[in-house]
Amino acid sequence: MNPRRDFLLCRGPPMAPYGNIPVMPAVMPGAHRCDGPLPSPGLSELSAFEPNIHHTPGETHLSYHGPPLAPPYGSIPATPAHPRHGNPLYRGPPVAPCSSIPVMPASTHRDDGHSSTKLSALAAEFHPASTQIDPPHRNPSMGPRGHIPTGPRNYLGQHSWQPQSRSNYHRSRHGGTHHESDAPHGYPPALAWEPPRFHHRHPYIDHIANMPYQSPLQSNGNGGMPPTSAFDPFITTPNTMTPGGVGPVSANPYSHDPAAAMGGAFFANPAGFQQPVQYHLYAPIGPHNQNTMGYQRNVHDLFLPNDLREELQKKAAATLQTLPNTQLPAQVDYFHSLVPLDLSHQKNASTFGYPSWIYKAQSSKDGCFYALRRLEGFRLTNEKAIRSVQAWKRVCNGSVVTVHDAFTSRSFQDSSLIFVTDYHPLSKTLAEQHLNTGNRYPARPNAPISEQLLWGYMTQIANGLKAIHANGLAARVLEPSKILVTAKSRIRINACAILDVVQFDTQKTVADLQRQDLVNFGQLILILGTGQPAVQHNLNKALEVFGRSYSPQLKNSVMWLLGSLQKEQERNIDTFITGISSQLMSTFDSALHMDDQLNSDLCRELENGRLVRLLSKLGFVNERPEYELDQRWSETGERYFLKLFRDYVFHQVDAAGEPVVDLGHVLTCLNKLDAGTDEKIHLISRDEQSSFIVTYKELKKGFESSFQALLKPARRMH
Ligand SMILES: Nc1ncnc2c1ncn2[C@@H]1O[C@H](COP(=O)(O)OP(=O)(O)OP(=O)(O)O)[C@@H](O)[C@H]1O
Repeated sequence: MNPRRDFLLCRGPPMAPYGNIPVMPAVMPGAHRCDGPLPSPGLSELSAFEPNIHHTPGETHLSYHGPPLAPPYGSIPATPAHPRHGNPLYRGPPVAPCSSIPVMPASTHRDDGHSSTKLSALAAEFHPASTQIDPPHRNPSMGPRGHIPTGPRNYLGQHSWQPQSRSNYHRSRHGGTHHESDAPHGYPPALAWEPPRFHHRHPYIDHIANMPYQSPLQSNGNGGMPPTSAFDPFITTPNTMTPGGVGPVSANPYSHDPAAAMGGAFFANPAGFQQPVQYHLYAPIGPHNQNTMGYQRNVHDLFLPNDLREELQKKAAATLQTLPNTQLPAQVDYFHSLVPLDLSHQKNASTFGYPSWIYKAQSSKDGCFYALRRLEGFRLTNEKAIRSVQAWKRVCNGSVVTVHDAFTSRSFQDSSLIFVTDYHPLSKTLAEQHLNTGNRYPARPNAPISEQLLWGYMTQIANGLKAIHANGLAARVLEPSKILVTAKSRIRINACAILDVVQFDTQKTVADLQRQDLVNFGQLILILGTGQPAVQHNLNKALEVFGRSYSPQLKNSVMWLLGSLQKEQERNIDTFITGISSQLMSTFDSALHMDDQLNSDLCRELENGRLVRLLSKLGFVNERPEYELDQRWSETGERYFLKLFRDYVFHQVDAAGEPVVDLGHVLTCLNKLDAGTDEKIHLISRDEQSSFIVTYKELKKGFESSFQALLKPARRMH
C-alpha cells in the first residue's frame, strides 16, 4: 500500500509528536517545505471555506499564494519557522513568523534577561486561570488577535539554536509557584484542577524545543542549522494517535463486552484495540462514485447528499403542513388538522361509485400522520361490510399502502365513509407521473417509460399482489391513478379495501377477483407502456404499439396477464412471478444497490449526531454565568481552557482580521477533542496575555469533568 495514501486516509501526518498539522502553507519564503503527506486530508479539501489553500490532487504539499495565515489552520508548527524563534537575543519587533506560527501574545520577551517562559510545566500548584506572562510590550505592528504581522523581517544575527533540556526551557519565573496577583483576569484559582500536563510557554521559543526533528532553517541567506536528522515524511514512529500507530485493529471498539469482541472474527489481530476510539478517522464507505483521490474529501462527504436532504426536508415540511382557516371539519373522529391532497375539485365516481376525496390528517391517538380517503355520500347498510377492512390490516408489504382503519362519519355534513391509510408525503400517482393527469404537475410531454423501469414497476406490483392474494384478498383497483409513486421508481398499490366495503354484496369469488387483478395488472402495464389510458377498448392495437417499444419478453408477460381470465389454464400471481424471475433478480440487485447507497449516505451522517452532542456539552459549560453560586466557574480551571478552545475553534481571524469561517477546521477540532488525541494546540487568551499549549487529550479530560460537574446532584445550600 502506498504509505502516503495510507497516512492520508488515516488523516494524521507523520509529524509526531505534534501530530496533525492541519492545512497550512508550506511553500513560503523561509518556510520549511512540507513534503509530507497532506495534513488533515480528510478535511483539507474543504477549500470552499479556505480560499487561500490550493491543493493539487496527487501532490503532497500545499502551495500557498496568499498572505501568511493566522493560526486557524495551524496547530503547533512542525518546523521551526525561523532561527529567530528561540533566539533569546532577539529584541526586534515581533517577527512575522512563518505562516505556521500560531497566534501569540504580543510580548513575551523582557529586556531584563528574564526568561520569557513563565510557568513550569510541572508546577504542582499551577492554576491555568491565574497564569500570566509578562505585561505585553505591545508592538504597533502587532495586528488584532490572531493577526500575524507581515512586516519586514529584522534579523539580529544568527543564533544557533541549541537543544536544551525541557527543564531549562520551562523555568518558572516564580519558582514554579503560583502568584495570584499574576492572574490576568483576577480570577481565583480553580480548586479542582490538575494542571501538570498543561504547559504555558513562550510560544516563540518553546515550540522549537519540542520539534520532533530539525531541518535547515532558511532565512534570507543568513545561514541555517544543519539538520540533526533527516526527515522522511513517510516514516513515522509508532504513536498511538498517529496513523502510523494505528496498527491492526483487533476488537470491536463499540462492544461492551471486550472479551466477546476480542473473540470475534471481525477484526484480524487480537492484539488489543486502541483507546480512545479515534472518532476523527472518518472511513469512507462505498460505493465510491466520486472522481477524487483517496485522501480527498470535501465537505459534502460529511453530510447527506444535497438532493436526498432536500427531498427528506420537503417531505417533512409537507407532512407538517397545516391549513389555517379551512372549511374542513376540525375533527373527524380521532383525526384533526386536515389538509386536502387532491388539487382537483372535479371528482368522478367511476372508480368507487362515489366521489372520493383524500386528506392528510393527524391522529389524536398516536400523533402520526395518515391519509384519509373519504367516499362522499356513502351509506353503510351492512355492518359486516366495514369489518372486511380488518383483513387488510394484516397486509404488510412494501408495495402496498397499508390500510389502518375504516369508519363512517358525519363530520363533513353528509354521510361519508373514511378509510385510514399510511400517508406518503409528496407522492404522486402513476397517472400523474407518466400520463400527465392531474393539474399538480403541469402539462409536459409524456416521456416513454424505459423497459427497465417498466420491469421495476411490474416486479413491485407483483410483489404487492402476492401479499394481497396470499391473505385471501384481491386488490380490485389496479389503475394508474391508484398506484402511488412514493420515491424514485418506488411504487405502492393504493386504495385497497375500498371496493370490499363498497361492493360488499358482490357475488364474485375471491379467486375470480384475483384473476381479474391479473388482467387489470396487464392493462395497467399496457397503459403505462403505450401512454394511452383507454387501452381496454382495443387491446390488440395497444399490444401492437406496445410491442414496438418493448422486448418480446415484456410483451409476452403482459399478454400472459391479459389472458388470465381464460379458464383452460390456471393462472395466478405465483406462476407469473416464477415466469419473470430473471427480471426479479435485476430489480433485486437495484434494490441492493440502493440499500448500499443509503447505507453509505447514512455513514456520512454517522458522526454528526455525536458532534451535535459534543457541541451541546460545550454549550452547557462555555460562558456559563453561574454554577453553585460561583460566578466565575466557567472562567476558571479547565473551563477556562474550554473557553479558549471555543475561541480557537470558532473565533479565529485571518491575517486581515477577517473571521475564519472554516467548517473543516471546526470539524477537525471537534473530532480531535472527542477522540482526545495527543496533538497539541496553542490556546491564546482574548487579551493575548496568556498562552497555553495543551493536548486534545487534556482538553477532553477537562471537558468531561466540567460537564460531569454539571450533572452531579445539586448540593444543598444552607
Ligand atoms: N396515502 C397517500 N399518501 C399521500 N398522498 C396520497 C395518498 N393517497 C393519495 N394521495 C395523493 O392524493 C392525490 C389524489 O389521489 P387519488 O387517489 O384521489 O387520485 P386521483 O387522481 O384524484 O383519482 P380520482 O380522480 O379517481 O380520485 C394524488 O396526488 C395522490 O398522490
